[in-house]
Amino acid sequence: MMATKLATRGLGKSFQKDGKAIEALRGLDLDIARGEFVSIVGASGCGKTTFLRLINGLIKPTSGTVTLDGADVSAPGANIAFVFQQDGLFPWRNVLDNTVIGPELQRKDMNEARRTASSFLNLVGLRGFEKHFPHELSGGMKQRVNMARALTAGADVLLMDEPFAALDAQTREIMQAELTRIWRETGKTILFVTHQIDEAVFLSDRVLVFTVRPGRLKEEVTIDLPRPRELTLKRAPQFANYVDHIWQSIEQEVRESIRLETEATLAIAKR
Ligand SMILES: Nc1ncnc2c1ncn2[C@@H]1O[C@H](COP(=O)(O)OP(=O)(O)OP(=O)(O)O)[C@@H](O)[C@H]1O
Repeated sequence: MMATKLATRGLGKSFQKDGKAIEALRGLDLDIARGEFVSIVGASGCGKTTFLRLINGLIKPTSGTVTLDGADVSAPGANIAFVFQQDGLFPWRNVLDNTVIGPELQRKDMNEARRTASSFLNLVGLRGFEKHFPHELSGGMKQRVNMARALTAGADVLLMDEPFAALDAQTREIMQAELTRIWRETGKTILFVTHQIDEAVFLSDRVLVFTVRPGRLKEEVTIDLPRPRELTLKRAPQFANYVDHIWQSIEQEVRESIRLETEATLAIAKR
């Protein structure tokens, strides 16, 4: 049994909007092991992003708890880092200066931080690009910088919110393979939100399927496929079985979410 890195108990979140409460998440009891790769899938609006924001303490739960290594998470800290879609870089800073932002904010020794950043830039495949600016990089390269930045910040948990959504299909596949390599080499714990089921299956040890709002855990699927994984794995029958199974699990949820959205749009149109 692997040690628990992150745990949630009875985790719930409601937002106030126009005087009404919107319940985004309800009663999540989850244990994430140290070094585990876990993906979260579910219909649009089921609370995936809210879940990640609760995990790193950006927002406070309405009910329940989040613990990291057994201690309550109450505010963002250096040991949990977000990796967003590609536009998270400062355009006026070169790659190296974008990568060292974490230690800079923590007022760490900057010579050491630059050395750490260089080694992580090397790890993500960007050796020689330290002095380049974001506008000189492709979408995939920007995402590599985002990953190097999270690693340089010293995080041992990475929260990735649809990080590859803005990339073209081929670059996205390459980045999936790269991420499995980086994860293997660093041993980080990763929570990864995606709409693409094959991406979740390819990357993960476990896929969590959320219900429509309020998001609850509908099903968790352990992905028992061998590692290290190559992209050719996507053509294996067992891979397709996992994708089919997860799609069936969320299909009902997606249909329900579309119905709710349509109802809400019609209600606004009738006002
Ligand atoms: N700050 C907020 N104020 C009010 N409502 C919010 C707020 N943040 C999220 N919500 C609502 O909570 C629900 C869950 O949102 P969230 O962004 O977590 O979903 P998601 O699963 O990440 O969606 P998507 O897949 O479309 O990115 C949605 O109905 C959303 O409108």
